[in-house]
Parts: sequence; C-alpha cells; structure tokens
Amino acid sequence: MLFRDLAGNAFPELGQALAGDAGALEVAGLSSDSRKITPGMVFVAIPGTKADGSRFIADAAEKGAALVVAAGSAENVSVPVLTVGNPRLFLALAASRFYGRQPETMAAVTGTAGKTSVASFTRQIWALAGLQAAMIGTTGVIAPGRSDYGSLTTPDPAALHALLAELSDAGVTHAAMEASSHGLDQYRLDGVRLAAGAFTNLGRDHMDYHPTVEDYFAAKMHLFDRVLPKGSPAIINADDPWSERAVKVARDAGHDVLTVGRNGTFLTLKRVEQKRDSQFAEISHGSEIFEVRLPLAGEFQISNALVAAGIAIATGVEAKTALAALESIEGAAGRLQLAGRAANGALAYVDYAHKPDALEKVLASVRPFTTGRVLVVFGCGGDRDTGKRPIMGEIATRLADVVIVTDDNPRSEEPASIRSEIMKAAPGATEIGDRHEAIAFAVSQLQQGDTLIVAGKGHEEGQTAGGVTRPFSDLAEVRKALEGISS
Ligand SMILES: CC(=O)N[C@H]1[C@@H](OP(=O)(O)OP(=O)(O)OC[C@H]2O[C@@H](n3ccc(=O)[nH]c3=O)[C@H](O)[C@@H]2O)O[C@H](CO)[C@@H](O)[C@@H]1O[C@H](C)C(=O)N[C@@H](C)C(=O)N[C@H](CCC(=O)O)C(=O)O
Ligand SMILES: Nc1ncnc2c1ncn2[C@@H]1O[C@H](COP(=O)(O)OP(=O)(O)OP(=O)(O)O)[C@@H](O)[C@H]1O
Ligand SMILES: N[C@H](CCC[C@H](N)C(=O)O)C(=O)O
Ligand SMILES: [Mg+2]
Repeated sequence: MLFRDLAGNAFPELGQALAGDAGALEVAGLSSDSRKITPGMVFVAIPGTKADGSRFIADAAEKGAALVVAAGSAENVSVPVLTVGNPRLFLALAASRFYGRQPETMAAVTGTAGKTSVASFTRQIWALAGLQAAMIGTTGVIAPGRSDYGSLTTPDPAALHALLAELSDAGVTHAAMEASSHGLDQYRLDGVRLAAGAFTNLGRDHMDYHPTVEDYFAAKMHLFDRVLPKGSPAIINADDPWSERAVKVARDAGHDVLTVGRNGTFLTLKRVEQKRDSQFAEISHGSEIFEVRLPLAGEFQISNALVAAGIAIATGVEAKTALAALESIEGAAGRLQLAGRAANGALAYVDYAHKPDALEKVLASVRPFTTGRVLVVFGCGGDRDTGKRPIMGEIATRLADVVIVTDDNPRSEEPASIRSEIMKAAPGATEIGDRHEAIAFAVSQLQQGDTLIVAGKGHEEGQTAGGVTRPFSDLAEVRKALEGISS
C-alpha cells in the first residue's frame, strides 16, 4: 500500500508530504512499537503513558522503518519523519485503512462492569439467530472454530485491525467488542466501523489512570461523542445512576437512543423472580410481553442480557428471536461461574469482581438464594488503584458472613501490605496470603445452604508476583478443593 493511501485525508497537516515522495512510498505495515518494526513498515511514535515513543525512532529506523509519523520533529534520523497532531488517532485510522476488512456489523460496549458479559451474550444471541458471530474482549477472542485467551480488554489498533481482517476473512459478519476507558482514551477504537454502541453502568475503576470520576466518565462517553457514527443505535442501561447523563451525551451526539432495564423504554424489565441458579424475567418490547428464563444467577446478569438483546435487536435480529436466545445463553468465563457444589449442596462460584461495585453486586446477588452463609475470598491487585482496597474490605465485611483476604496479582508490590490495607477495613476477616490455601480453607468451611464466591480473577490463568506469572486458576483450585484433592 502507498503511504498516501494509508494516511487518508483526515490529517491536513500531512498534505504537503503526501503530495511528495513520502506519499508515494510503498509501506509494508505499521506499528507503534519499535520492537515490532520490520523493513518497509511505518513506525508511529506515540507520546505514551510510560515512555515517549519518539525515543525509539532511531531504533525503528535501524530495523528498517520506511517512514516515521510522530508528534514532533526528529533530528539525525535516516528516514523521513512526518508530524501529526494526534499520533494515536493516526495509528487507529491508518491501521483500519491498512487492514481494510472488518465484520460488517460491529458493536462496542462500554461501562465499568458487564462489558465482557454483554459482548459474550451479544455474540451468543447473534449465533443463535444463525449469524457468524465473534466477540473480542478481556477473556479473549471467541469466533466460530476459534477461542483465544485474552490480554487487553481493547487491543491496540494494529493488533485489533489485523484481527478484524482475519475474522472477516473467516466469514464472521457480526462482532461485539469491549470498549475500555483506556481504549477510548487512547483512540484504540477510532478506526472501527461501528453499527451500534452500548453503555452498562459507571462505578469506581482505574483511578490510577483517570484523575477524576468525571474524566473516567468522559473517556467512556467518547464511544458516543467520537467513535460511533452519528445516527447509530446507542443502547443504554437505564437503571444506573449515570444513565441519564449517558443518554444525554448519546442524544447530543445525534444517536438513536434505546434504553433498556426497569426504567428502559426499548426493552422494559417488568418483573424478576430469582431462582437458585437461574431467574425468570418478564420483559416488554413495543406492545408485546415476553417471559424469559435466564439460566444464570445474579440480577446484574438480567441487566447485561437486556443490553445484549438491545444490541442484537438494533442490529437486525427479531425481538422474539433475541429474547428466546437468552434462555440458552451461557455466562462469560469466570463471571459468576458455578465451579461446583460441595457434598452438602453448598455452591461455589468464581467471579471476576475486582472493583468495589462489582464486589457489592455479586455478593448482594447471591444473598436471595443463599439459605446459609455467604463466604468470600478476594484480594486486590498490586500496581493498581490503591484507594479501592479499604472500600472492598468494607463491602466484603458488610455483605458476606465469612471474609478471607488473600493475594490477587500483587505484581511489583509487597503482598502483605496490600492485604493489610484491605484488612484495616475488614474487621473479623481471616488473612491467608497463599491463594491456593485461602481457597482450600474457604471450601473446607462450607456448610449446607452456604454460597462461596472466589472473587477477582475470574477467567485468569495466572498469578503475578515479583515479576513472575505462575499458572493459577481459581476454577481449578475450587474444583480441586471440592474433590478433596490436596496438592
Ligand atoms: C497504561 C496503558 O494503558 N498502557 C497501554 C498503552 O501504552 P502507551 O501507549 O501509553 O505506551 P508506553 O508504554 O508509554 O510507551 C510509549 C510508546 O513507546 C513504544 N515503545 C516502547 C518501548 C520500546 O522499546 N519501543 C517502543 O516503540 C510503545 O510501544 C508505545 O507505543 O498502549 C499500549 C498499546 O495499546 C498498551 O499495550 C499499554 O497497555 C499496558 C500493557 C496495560 O497494562 N494496559 C492496561 C492498563 C489496559 O489498557 N487496560 C484496559 C482496561 C482493562 C479493563 O478494565 O477491562 C484494557 O483495555 O485492557
Ligand atoms: N451489570 C453489572 N453490574 C454490576 N456488576 C457487574 C455487572 N456485570 C458484571 N458485574 C460484575 O463485574 C464482574 C466483571 O464482569 P464483566 O467481565 O462482564 O465486566 P467488564 O466490564 O468486562 O469488566 P473488566 O473491565 O474488568 O473487563 C463480574 O464478574 C461481576 O462481578
Ligand atoms: N483489567 C484489570 C484486571 C484486574 C484483575 C485483577 N485480578 C487484578 O489483577 O487486579 C487490570 O488489569 O487492572
Ligand atoms: Mg471486560
């Protein structure tokens, strides 16, 4: 591809250069990571959160970069360096032009909690409606014949567009993806051609990255005010304290706002009846009323299911088909996933709640069907928002009967000091640093009617401490403990 075709016309500051020799350069690809540059590629130098990409221009040139795009000029470099105002946006739009193909119908979902679940449910509804559907998110990529373990919630633009092209080539026509606040703030989604956008809720998260909650909300809202094409359906959970503001942003941006939930008008939740590990909901759409048995525990899953059904309907699935599909939906990996039952019938779940609102919701949502005690095992990640630690300690103490504080990816921090920050707000909790032992202890305490929640890691397959990631799965540990196997 010629550089002028890669660059497109969204960057008038490149005008002169595109008309000259640089525009006619044949380019072999693009990356914002100098370590991934091979001969003929374009290196986009990004002023990042940790490093300034322009420090690596010489490295990229040495590796054979044909051209460099950066925020400023550079001296003593053997390759042309072109300047753009926003290199992150350039990377996103250029990656989309380079790879070109995307599934025709794409939806992105943002919000503090529920993104992975909504993306997963949307994929399943589309698939049950007979469409070739995929999801991209925290748990990885799932598509017909494909299941890759994930890392970032929203991949960087070059990886994302390479993936979208692969999915499209494999026949995928529908894809649901998560839009994290980092992803939106860093323009990772700007080259994605979206047919619909969705919002679940807003709570405390990523206070290590966003200076204020307002800033965090504003980042989430870029899905509506910047990325989603004007006039598209915006599906919004109407039952969150931030819903009204999200609706306003989406309306002001000229979208077709469709609200769902108890206060929703597109899909209205009339009634919910909690069963032990499923729930029954009455949902109205237009003049019709649908009765749906959702085979998942947790009232928050109804909210996620409604957002997903809203996306599916807004992108062409009949309401009847979308709502019927909810009856055979599976939870996303590690989201209030039933790991097993003790011999006495007590239930043990694995859940990805690693932030206050999620912990609060998950503990509250198992209470209605728990006749005994609620037990929780959890920790807080290292090198992440430290403010959430006492908040989560308080929530666990208030909502669970037995609290066990353990490690959850301490990363570079001292594990004991993370635990002590939680313990300060969790009087009566038991502290067991080793997560394997903490889970075994919790399982050994289970009595008839009890429910255990092992929170924080969900689908994760490792425990990171001191720079090393060791294989670790909450699901496997709970199952081992339930079988009484010690290792
Ligand atoms: C804080 C953060 O979001 N960092 C992400 C961000 O990095 P950055 O652009 O700020 O880059 P940087 O590390 O400052 O480096 C600047 C530039 O120098 C480049 N570089 C660096 C070294 C070198 O030798 N050569 C070189 O060219 C880097 O590639 C980069 O382009 O952009 C990179 C590319 O997209 C991401 O890989 C990186 O994710 C890091 C690994 C990360 O941990 N991110 C997490 C916090 C994250 O993004 N999480 C969200 C939300 C999770 C959720 O709640 O669901 C997600 O979407 O996953
Ligand atoms: N609608 C919701 N409201 C509140 N809590 C929820 C909701 N949906 C899920 N949760 C809780 O949040 C956890 C994470 O859910 P999910 O993975 O679907 O969200 P996410 O937005 O993708 O999170 P992350 O940003 O961590 O990837 C769940 O395990 C559950 O505890
Ligand atoms: N996307 C989140 C996941 C956190 C999961 C939890 N297990 C932890 O390690 O804190 C993050 O990287 O902050
Ligand atoms: Mg997620």
